[in-house]
Amino acid sequence: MATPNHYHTISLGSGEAGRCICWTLSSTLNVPTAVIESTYLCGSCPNIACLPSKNFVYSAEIAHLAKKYTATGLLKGDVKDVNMAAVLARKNEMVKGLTKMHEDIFEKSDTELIMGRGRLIGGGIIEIDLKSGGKRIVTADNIIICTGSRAKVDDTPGLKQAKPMTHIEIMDLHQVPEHLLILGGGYVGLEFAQAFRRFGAKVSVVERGGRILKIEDEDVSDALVEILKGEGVEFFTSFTVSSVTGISGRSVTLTGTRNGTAFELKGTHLLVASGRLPNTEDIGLEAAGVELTSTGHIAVNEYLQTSIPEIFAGGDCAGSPHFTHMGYDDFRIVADFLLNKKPFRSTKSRQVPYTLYTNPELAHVGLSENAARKTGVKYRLAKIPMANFLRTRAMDATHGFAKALVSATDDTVLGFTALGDRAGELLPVVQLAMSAGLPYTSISSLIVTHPTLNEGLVDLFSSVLEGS
Ligand SMILES: Cc1cc2nc3c(=O)[nH]c(=O)nc-3n(C[C@H](O)[C@H](O)[C@H](O)COP(=O)(O)OP(=O)(O)OC[C@H]3O[C@@H](n4cnc5c(N)ncnc54)[C@H](O)[C@@H]3O)c2cc1C
Ligand SMILES: NC(=O)c1ccc[n+]([C@@H]2O[C@H](COP(=O)([O-])OP(=O)(O)OC[C@H]3O[C@@H](n4cnc5c(N)ncnc54)[C@H](O)[C@@H]3O)[C@@H](O)[C@H]2O)c1
Repeated sequence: MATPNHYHTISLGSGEAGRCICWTLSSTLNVPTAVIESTYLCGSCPNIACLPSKNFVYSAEIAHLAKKYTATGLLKGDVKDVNMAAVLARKNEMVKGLTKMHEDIFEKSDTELIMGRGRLIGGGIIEIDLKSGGKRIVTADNIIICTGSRAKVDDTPGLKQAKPMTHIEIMDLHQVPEHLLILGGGYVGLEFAQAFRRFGAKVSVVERGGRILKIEDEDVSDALVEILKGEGVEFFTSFTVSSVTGISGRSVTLTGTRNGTAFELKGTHLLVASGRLPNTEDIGLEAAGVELTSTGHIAVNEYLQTSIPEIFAGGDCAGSPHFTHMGYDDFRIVADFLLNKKPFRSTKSRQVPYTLYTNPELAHVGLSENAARKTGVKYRLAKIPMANFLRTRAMDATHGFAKALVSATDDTVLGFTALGDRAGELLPVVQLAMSAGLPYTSISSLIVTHPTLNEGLVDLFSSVLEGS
């Protein structure tokens, strides 16, 4: 059968939202859909971002625990250096498995996968430079742009010439760097900082802001920084880098000012982890009449419709919070809209939970104390050490704390943050109470199995002062 050139829906990019929309529409409406992908089957998350980085984080945890318990005498013998070849092999094996899983899904679905770089040329038409060579033209009633984002390497003199690593190259390093410099103390920077420190590198995090993770409350970011410092990660905040010399992998020097004083930092390797740029250039947005925001993201309404109603955008390129689970929610929003499932889901007032996968993890949902103060929301605070989550005592993982903000005017939960071992696993219970508008007592009165980590939530919410 000849390949159809017209589709009900096409996703430009195989990111989370786009591919899930195509799979869903094909299976529910029995309509032809296609996904165009230039490079990574099913996007960044399984290939070069979330899952491989968490695989690294876990390898680093194994190394850390082995060293820790050899030192205490629990393990006998000598733990030698980390074998990076084995770390890479474990990660690559997982990525291979995920690729196979996604290939199988495409195989079983009625969604066509077209490998090549696509470009809108207007009127619902996409031109594709096929990976296999040659061009192909396809058309669609609906298009979803899901092209993601890439690491930002800014124009600091010498930075690009230093050939710094991004999250992609660092996860292919065959040796532990002697001294890893990390530009940016955000999510990517902190997860890799701890992992590479645990692999045995000297690690220095350079942050231009006055503190690490500035959107977090000070008690949270300060506690995390102290834990990471305790493992030997160095932090240089308020560091404005004005130039970079050398080449990453050999020797590299960052020069600039720190609190107004000239400052220089030398290392052997450089990782840039200073934010993301949306992949919205060279995809024909102008030709298609799709407008951008001032930050270069695709401008969308609450149903993720662009300035052209039949063209949608989801995930990082549309400026959704840069998390895979938000991309997944973008899928549900567009799918409901296209399937006319009312009331339509939308991006308005949606929860944005997140977990930073340092060890301990930092998990958060809803209002922080800073945000509550800024917006004048009155709250009651409950805060307990992670040591009160008794399971942490069995795992020598008592560091950190959990806190919850409960409305001062009713008993609803406004926000939750935990800096603790496996803290991300605590989020859904609190999220459910929040999204259902349940009082905090719906959590404190639960019977929770002992000693799970979630049991600690009973203790946390029991410590909320009663009444308004
Ligand atoms: C190191 C790292 C770790 C992360 N860890 C987490 C985590 O633990 N949890 C979490 O929730 N989030 C995490 N994130 C964020 C998360 O990876 C992103 O928010 C998410 O992958 C974005 O998904 P997306 O669908 O928008 O784009 P992507 O997954 O990037 O998909 C876009 C796809 O479009 C393709 N493409 C681009 N242009 C074209 C074109 N013209 N034609 C055809 N194809 C094209 C790209 O090749 C890509 O495959 C992490 C990010 C990084 C960098
Ligand atoms: N666990 C997770 O869910 C996870 C993990 C990794 C990434 N992500 C997502 O990916 C996004 C991007 O991560 P990221 O770490 O690249 O960005 P980020 O926005 O989280 O952090 C970037 C940091 O770099 C600093 N910075 C920027 N330019 C600088 C410069 N020239 N010199 C020094 N510091 C500089 C910023 O002040 C900021 O603190 C995150 O915001 C997050 O949404 C999520």
